[in-house]
Amino acid sequence: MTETPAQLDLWPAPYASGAVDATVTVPGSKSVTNRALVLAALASEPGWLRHPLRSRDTLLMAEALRTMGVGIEEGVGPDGSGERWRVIPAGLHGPATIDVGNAGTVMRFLPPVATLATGPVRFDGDPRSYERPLHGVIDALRVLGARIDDEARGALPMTVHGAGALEGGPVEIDASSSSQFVSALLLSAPRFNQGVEVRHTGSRLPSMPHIRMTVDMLRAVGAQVDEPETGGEPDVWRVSPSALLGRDLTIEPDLSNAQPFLAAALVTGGRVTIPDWPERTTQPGDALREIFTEMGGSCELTEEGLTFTGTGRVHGIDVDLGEVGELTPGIAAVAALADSPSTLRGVAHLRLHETDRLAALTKEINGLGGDVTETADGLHIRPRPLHGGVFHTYDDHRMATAGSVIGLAVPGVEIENVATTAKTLPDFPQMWTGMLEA
Ligand SMILES: O=C(O)C1=C[C@@H](OP(=O)(O)O)[C@@H](O)[C@H](O)C1
Ligand SMILES: C=C(OP(=O)(O)O)C(=O)O
Repeated sequence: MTETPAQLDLWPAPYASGAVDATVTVPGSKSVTNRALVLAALASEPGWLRHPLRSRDTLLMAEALRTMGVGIEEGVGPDGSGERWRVIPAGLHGPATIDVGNAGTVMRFLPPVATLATGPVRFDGDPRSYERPLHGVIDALRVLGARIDDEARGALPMTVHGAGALEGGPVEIDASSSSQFVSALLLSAPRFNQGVEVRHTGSRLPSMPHIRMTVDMLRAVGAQVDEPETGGEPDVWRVSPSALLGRDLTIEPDLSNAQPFLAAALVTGGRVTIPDWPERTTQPGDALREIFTEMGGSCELTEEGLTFTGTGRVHGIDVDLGEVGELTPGIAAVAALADSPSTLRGVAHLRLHETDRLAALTKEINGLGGDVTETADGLHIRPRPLHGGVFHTYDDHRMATAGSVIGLAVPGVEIENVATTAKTLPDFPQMWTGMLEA
C-alpha cells in the first residue's frame, strides 16, 4: 500500500523570520557516554558518570550491560547538579538478550564484552541493524578465541557464547567500513588474557577522532595503549592486559548534536552560544569551528562557551569529511542553502550508517527543489532555490536535524518522524523551538 500524507507523522519545521540569537545547552556526547559505560562496567571498582546522555542509544547500552549483570543506577546528583549515574561492575553472565536498536556503538562495542560473560548472549536489533557492517568485530573475536553463532554470517542477529574470558592477542581487520570495529576491540582488550594487537589492513580508516577518543578514554582509566599517533606503528594499536580503574567522569556536551544549532546561526545570520564547549576534545564536532567558519561564519571560544556568529551569507565548501563523517548530513543541509556549489568527499561508508545517508540526502534535498548528485564517495551539491515539502528521515536522527536546518530558511518544510531524534537527542523539537523563541 502506498503511504498517503495523512499517515505520515509530520512536524512543521519552524521557519526563522529573523536572525537567531540564543544560548543552547546541549546534552552529553553519545560516543563518550557509551564508551564510559563500557569502561566503567569492565572496571574493578565502581565509578560515576556525570552528565551522561539520556537517549535511546545510551539507554540501550545501559540496559544491555545490566542484562549481563552490571549495576547501573541512574539518578541526579545533589543540588540540581544534573544527571549522575553510578556503575557497579559485577561478574558478567548470560543467558542474556541484548537489543542494540540501531546503535552502532551498542552492536559493535558489546560483542567483545559478551565474550567475557559466562553463558550465551544473544544480540538483536532494529531491521537496519541487520544491514550494518559487523563482520570486522565477529571475525576478529573468532581469531581471538571467541565462539559466535551468526546465522546471518557476519551480521546480526547472532549469539556470542561467552566463556568468562578471552585469550586475545594479535588480529588483523579491515575497518574501512567502520572505525567502531577498532574501538570495539580496544575497549574490552584490557580484560583479554593477552590484551590485543589490532592491525588495520584496509584502505581508508574513517572517523579517526573516534579512535583517538577510545584511546584517550582507555588511558584515563589506567589502560596501557600503544598507537600510531604517539610513535607506534602505522595502523596498529596495542592494549596490554590490566585492571581498569573506576573513575568519576564528566561527559562533554555532544558537539555533533550542537551542529544544527550552530548551523542555525550560520544560515540565519544570527548568533548561537553552546556552553561548556571543551577547550580540547577528541569529538569530531570540534571540526565545525573550522568548517562552518569556511562556510561563512566566525566563532569564538570563551568562558561562556563557543559562540558562533553568521553573516547571513553561506558559502559552498569542498571538503573531505572522512574523519568526521557523522557531520555530513548537517553540512549538506547548509551547503544546499549556500551561494556556491559544494563537494563533500571521503564518506562512502555513510551508505551503511543509520540509513544510506548519501542516497537519503540526495533524494530529500532534491525533493525540495535542490540539485544534489551522489559521487563514488560523497555528494556534489549545487544550491537552487528550495520550496517546502515533506523531508523524510528514514529513522535517521541526523536526517531529521538536517531537514530542520533547511526548514529555518525555506517555508513549509515538514519533517517526517522527528521523534527519530530520540536516538541521541530526545528533546530536539523543544530545543529547536526554544532557540527560536529566545
Ligand atoms: O565510535 C563512535 O562513537 C562513532 C564512530 C563513527 O562511526 P563510523 O566509523 O562507523 O562512521 C561515527 O560515525 C559514529 O556516529 C560514532
Ligand atoms: C553513525 C552514527 O551513529 P552510530 O553510533 O549508530 O554508528 C551517528 O550518530 O551519526
